[in-house]
Amino acid sequence: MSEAELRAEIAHHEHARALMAAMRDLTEAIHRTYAGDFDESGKNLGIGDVGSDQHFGWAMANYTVPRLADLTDRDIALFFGRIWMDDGEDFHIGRRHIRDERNDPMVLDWRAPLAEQYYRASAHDRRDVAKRRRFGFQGSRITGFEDENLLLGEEVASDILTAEIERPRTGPMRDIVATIQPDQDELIRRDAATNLCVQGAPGTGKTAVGLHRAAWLLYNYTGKLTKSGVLIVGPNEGFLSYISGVLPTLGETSVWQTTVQQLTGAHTAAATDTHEAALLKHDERIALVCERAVWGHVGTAADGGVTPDNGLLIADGGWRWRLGLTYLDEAVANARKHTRTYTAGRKALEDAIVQGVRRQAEIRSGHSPDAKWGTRIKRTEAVSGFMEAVWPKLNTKAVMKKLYGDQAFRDDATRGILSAEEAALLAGKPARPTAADLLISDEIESHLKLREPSESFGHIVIDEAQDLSPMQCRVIARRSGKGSVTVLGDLAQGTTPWAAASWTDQMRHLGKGPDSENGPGSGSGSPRVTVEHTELTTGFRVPAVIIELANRVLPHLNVGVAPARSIRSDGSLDYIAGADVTAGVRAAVAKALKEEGLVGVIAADARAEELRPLFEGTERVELVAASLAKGLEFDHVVVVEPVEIVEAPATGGATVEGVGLRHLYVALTRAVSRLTVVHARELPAEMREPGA
Ligand SMILES: Nc1ncnc2c1ncn2[C@@H]1O[C@H](COP(=O)(O)OP(=O)(O)OP(=O)(O)O)[C@@H](O)[C@H]1O
Repeated sequence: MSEAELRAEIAHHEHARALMAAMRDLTEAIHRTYAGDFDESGKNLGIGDVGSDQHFGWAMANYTVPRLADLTDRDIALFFGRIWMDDGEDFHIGRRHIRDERNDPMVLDWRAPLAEQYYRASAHDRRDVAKRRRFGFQGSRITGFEDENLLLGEEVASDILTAEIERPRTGPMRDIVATIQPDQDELIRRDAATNLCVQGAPGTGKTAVGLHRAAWLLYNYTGKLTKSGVLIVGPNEGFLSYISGVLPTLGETSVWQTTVQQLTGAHTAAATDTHEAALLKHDERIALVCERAVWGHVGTAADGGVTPDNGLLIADGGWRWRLGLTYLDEAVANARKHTRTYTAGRKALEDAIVQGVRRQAEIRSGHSPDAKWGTRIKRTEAVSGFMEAVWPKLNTKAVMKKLYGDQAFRDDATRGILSAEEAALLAGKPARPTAADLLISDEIESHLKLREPSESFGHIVIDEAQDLSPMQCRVIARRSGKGSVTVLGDLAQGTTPWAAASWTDQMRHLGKGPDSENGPGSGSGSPRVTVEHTELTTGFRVPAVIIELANRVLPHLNVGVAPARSIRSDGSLDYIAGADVTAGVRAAVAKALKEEGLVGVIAADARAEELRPLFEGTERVELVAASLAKGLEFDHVVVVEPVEIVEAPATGGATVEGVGLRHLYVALTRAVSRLTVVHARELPAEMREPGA
């Protein structure tokens, strides 16, 4: 690396920063001039209440506010790489497009098609790239670079990549745009229609891939996806706050990040289920029960008192109309066949009745009665009585109340689907719903009416998807519709009582199975959904010496997934054994604090509570219950009494076969650099070296 070249690169960076500052000044000036007319309190947003200036101001604010956020100088280098092409052109690759005074690109956005070459080119497959340069930076300062002359067949083991992977973690998750690896890039840049399912060992970058894919999709499918929206679904609020900064640093502030509990309002549920009731309510058979609980209300014309002899007699002023049993039965059958929801079906049946009467009226009077007449016919005693008996009006609350409170109704809805003992677990008062009750009411609601298009997303990224129950998957599927999904997870880290055993099943629950159609309204003959399944095994977080320990546990988890291979040869693993666990933990933390970065102490849930006061107020130390450690990472991890983690009951106090060992596997794979295992009791057999 020559000093002159480095100075030139620093000057290029300063120039780019100055141009970005100018772009920001210009946007600010536009904002002050026009958007100032719009009352930012939002009071003036109602269409019709505002003058044209305010409308224009509102439109401008919609443009300038996100753009100003995007142009914020974030104390991070604006580019991180450069490529020279065979045809002599060269490009700096960075976080956003920046053009110079002549409108030529100074920095190319990492999401632009050309940037793909930066990430994927290799000496074996150059993709027209002659040379690649990676920059080292500290904050917004370019500190150096390393070159790879691909024309000469050079393949450099990148110190910059190594430093980035090994850097101490000081807080929430950061983006990886500067060091995205080729196999990650391939997943990030799959087209918007592709449904991806990524099984990946711990630390293989699944979360990073999901977040960068969301940003890439929004950039490359702006029109379509800005309108329909991109949603990230994570396992819990702690995880969401851990990842919350990544998309904004990538310039995306419009992505909604949520948990499946928040989607149904279950995060505020006050009541709790017994373990058995929760298991049942998350089971996919409950979807069939919900379907029957709603559609079972639909009867036959005979249920409406119609006989072959009398038909349905409708009094209309001086007229008397009669609809026959066959016509009405056919109308009921057609309404069921051609409508997607119960409410739409009810309307279709009412309309068919009016249509039947209208035809008779037209024949008799020679002209067609108006819409008001139609409404009157619907309101006649005969028609409304018939409708109430054959296709009664329903709402979600009423169906829930009957399913939970009316044993005869529940028996009908569950017969042949649940055993009598299982059905009895549903008995209760849905007025104080548990989290699982809200899954059921969401399912019931879906039979009653279609979701608003605004509640559906163009793309959904689902992280830690192995932990979702079939009923939770269905909640997400209903918000996906015709959209595509990126599903990320690790079957070996499944710790809920309903964790997935197979990705094919999980994709089916998510509405992307081999028999799923391409969402509502796709019609028959539309292409079937396809899913690309892939597996990541290169670990970026956990050093080899630690992953080797976790990989001893893996075969005992009874999931057929490939173990992680770490690209890191640094890191350390040690053990503190002794009768006093608390003293061992203190010693381990004191030693860990001598190094840079965060320290995570992970213990069985009860033990974590006991240890919490020890480190209250201690900076850089976090105490984490083993059941909540998923998705997180720390420079130094102290795993406390592994055997307790294995034995600990799952949520709700119930023992779920094998869950403790999976919690241990998760705990052992949270360390970025160092792991200390503190124990008084013997280590679990699964952790010991084979043959030891
Ligand atoms: N290409 C990369 N360059 C630098 N760091 C990376 C890269 N890929 C992943 N990482 C880092 O590795 C760590 C693990 O990544 P991530 O959390 O996305 O993995 P994961 O597969 O979701 O893990 P887990 O299943 O354990 O939750 C993170 O700190 C992430 O920033």
